[in-house]
Amino acid sequence: MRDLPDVDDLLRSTRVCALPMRTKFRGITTREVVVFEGPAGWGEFSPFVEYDDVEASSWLAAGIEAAYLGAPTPVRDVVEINATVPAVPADQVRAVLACYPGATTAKVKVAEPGQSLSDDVDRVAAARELIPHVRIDANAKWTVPQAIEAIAAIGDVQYVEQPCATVEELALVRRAVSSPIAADESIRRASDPMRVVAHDAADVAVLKVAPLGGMRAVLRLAEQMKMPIVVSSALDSAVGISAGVATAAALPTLDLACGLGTGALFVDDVAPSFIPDGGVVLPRAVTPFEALPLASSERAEWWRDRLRRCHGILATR
Ligand SMILES: O=C(O)CCC(=O)C1=CC=C[C@@H](O)[C@@H]1C(=O)O
Ligand SMILES: [Mg+2]
Repeated sequence: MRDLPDVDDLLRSTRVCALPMRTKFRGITTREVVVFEGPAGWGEFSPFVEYDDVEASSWLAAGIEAAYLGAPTPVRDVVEINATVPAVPADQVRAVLACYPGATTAKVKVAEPGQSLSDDVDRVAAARELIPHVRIDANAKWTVPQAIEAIAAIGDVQYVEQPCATVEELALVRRAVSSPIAADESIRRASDPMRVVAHDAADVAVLKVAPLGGMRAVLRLAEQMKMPIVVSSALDSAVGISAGVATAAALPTLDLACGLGTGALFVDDVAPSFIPDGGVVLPRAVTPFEALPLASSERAEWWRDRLRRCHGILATR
């Protein structure tokens, strides 16, 4: 990677934080994140703990870009966000939506392991009664026949995010249902995100700054993909969300609400969370609090080692 800062430079300001969450999301109730400071501000390194070092190193590249280069030039002052509804019981949907004041779009998680299709139908129906636009996210958990059955049972939605695991399956589902299909994992975890375009597998691209290697990488990919973009969080702290909001604010065209309101899922954050007001958040730089919810010294050492290894990978790129 060009202009890679020295690893000791990164480690000098590194803080390893453990952020408690309001509800279980992605199977976790505490989100660990690393933040560090560079000449342009703060950056985040928070790849999910199960990711290997090669995948995690893109997240480090994104944090370094934020801290050493800063945000791209914005073309808009506000970014509309969607409410993110975890796989909660239907009677809790109202309380979740209340955490996203003014949001007119909700993304509802479906296909949660251990739950049934009727749980999904009920949760989505509850959201539909309360908010104008509803999209769903299956996180690649359905087979093609399951996706077709579930989408028919759930009814029309704004889009279905990542119904199945592969690009080929997304393309099959897309041809079989009337709701639009969005690709997330097929872009952020793929060796070639453009396969989604080549296979005509999606109507919408969900792009996440940290897994895709940074704000400018997302802007370049958005330009190549030539389809509507949704910038979404990677369950980042306020530092990572700041990079997501800056990216969304710099996109030449943005017609859909972005998944950048996930600060509402945290009890504690490293800086004031991006909580929507009137359904939008404003681009801003973020400086972490003096007193941070620090992780244990064991976990801090684990993260510092991981950062060192990922830095080593970036040094070879
Ligand atoms: O898009 C949103 O509304 C919020 C972000 C979000 O849903 C996710 C963030 C990070 C990891 C994922 O499991 C999840 C997603 O799949 O989109
Ligand atoms: Mg998703």
